[in-house]
Amino acid sequence: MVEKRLTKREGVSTILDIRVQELEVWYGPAKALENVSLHLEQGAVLALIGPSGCGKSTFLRVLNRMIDQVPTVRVKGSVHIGAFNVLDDDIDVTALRRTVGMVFQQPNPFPMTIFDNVAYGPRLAGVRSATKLRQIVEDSLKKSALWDEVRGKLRRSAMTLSGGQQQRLCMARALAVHPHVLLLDEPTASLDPVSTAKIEELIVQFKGRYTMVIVTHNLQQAARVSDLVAFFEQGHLVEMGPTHDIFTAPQERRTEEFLTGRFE
Ligand SMILES: Nc1ncnc2c1ncn2[C@@H]1O[C@H](COP(=O)(O)OP(=O)(O)OP(=O)(O)O)[C@@H](O)[C@H]1O
Repeated sequence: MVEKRLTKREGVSTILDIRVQELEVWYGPAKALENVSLHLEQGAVLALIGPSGCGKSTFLRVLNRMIDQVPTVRVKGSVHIGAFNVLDDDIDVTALRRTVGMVFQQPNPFPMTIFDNVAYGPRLAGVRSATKLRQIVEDSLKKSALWDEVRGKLRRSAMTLSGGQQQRLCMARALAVHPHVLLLDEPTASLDPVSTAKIEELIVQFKGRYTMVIVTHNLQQAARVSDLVAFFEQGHLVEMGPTHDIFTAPQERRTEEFLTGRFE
C-alpha cells in the first residue's frame, strides 16, 4: 500500500513533508509550470498565490495526480511526499488520493446521505464493521466542526445542507480516510463570510496534524491561515517564504507589485 510506503521513513509520525524538484508541466505544447522546486515541512500550511493562469491549480493537481485526468498533460521532475515520489509510474493513484486529500472550490458532496458521503472512502478502503464506520463518520464530522449541526440528520441527503455545511462535509469526507496531506483549491471561493471563517478556523486547527497546500485569490486569507506563501507568475515560482516576510518584505519586485495591486 502506498500509505505504508509513504510512511516507512517517518515511523510513528503520520505527517509528511513535500519536496518538489524541478517540476515541469505541459498541456500539449504549452508549458504551464517551469522548473518549480520547493520544500514544505510536515504539518505546515503553504498558500499559493498569483495571477489567474499562473499555474497554482496545476501545481496542486500534480500533488495527488489529479492532473492525470488531462489527456494531453506531460509532467517532469520529482514530487516526494514523505519518502515516496508520487510521480513514479507504479504508484497506486487511488491510495495516493486517500493519503493526499483534496477539497475543491465548489462543494461537491455525492448525491447520497450525509453518513454515506463520509463513509464512502472508508468503505472503499475495506472497512465493513458498522460500529467502526459509525465511529469514523462521527470522528470526521467532529474534526470538520459539522457534527453538532448534523448529528440527528445523518440519513438525510447531503444536498439538503447549506453550501458552507457541504464544504465542511467535503472536509470530513477527506479526513475519513486518514490523509497526511490536504490540498485546498480555493475552498471558500463560493462561500459567505461566516462559512469562510469556519473553514479558515479548521485550517488553522489542522496545522501540525496535516501538511496543507491552499490555493487562494484572497490575500487576507493567505495571511490569516498560512505559514508560508509561494508566489507564482506565468508558471514560475517567483518567491516562497514565511507568510509574514512575504507580506511585509518580499524579496522580488514582481511579488511586491502583485501584493500592492500594481501588477500588470
Ligand atoms: N486542462 C488544461 N488544458 C490545457 N491548458 C490548461 C489546462 N488547465 C490549465 N491550463 C493552462 O495552464 C495554465 C495554468 O493554469 P492553472 O489553472 O494552473 O492556473 P491558476 O493559477 O490556477 O489559475 P486560476 O487562478 O485562474 O485558477 C494556464 O495557461 C491555463 O490556461
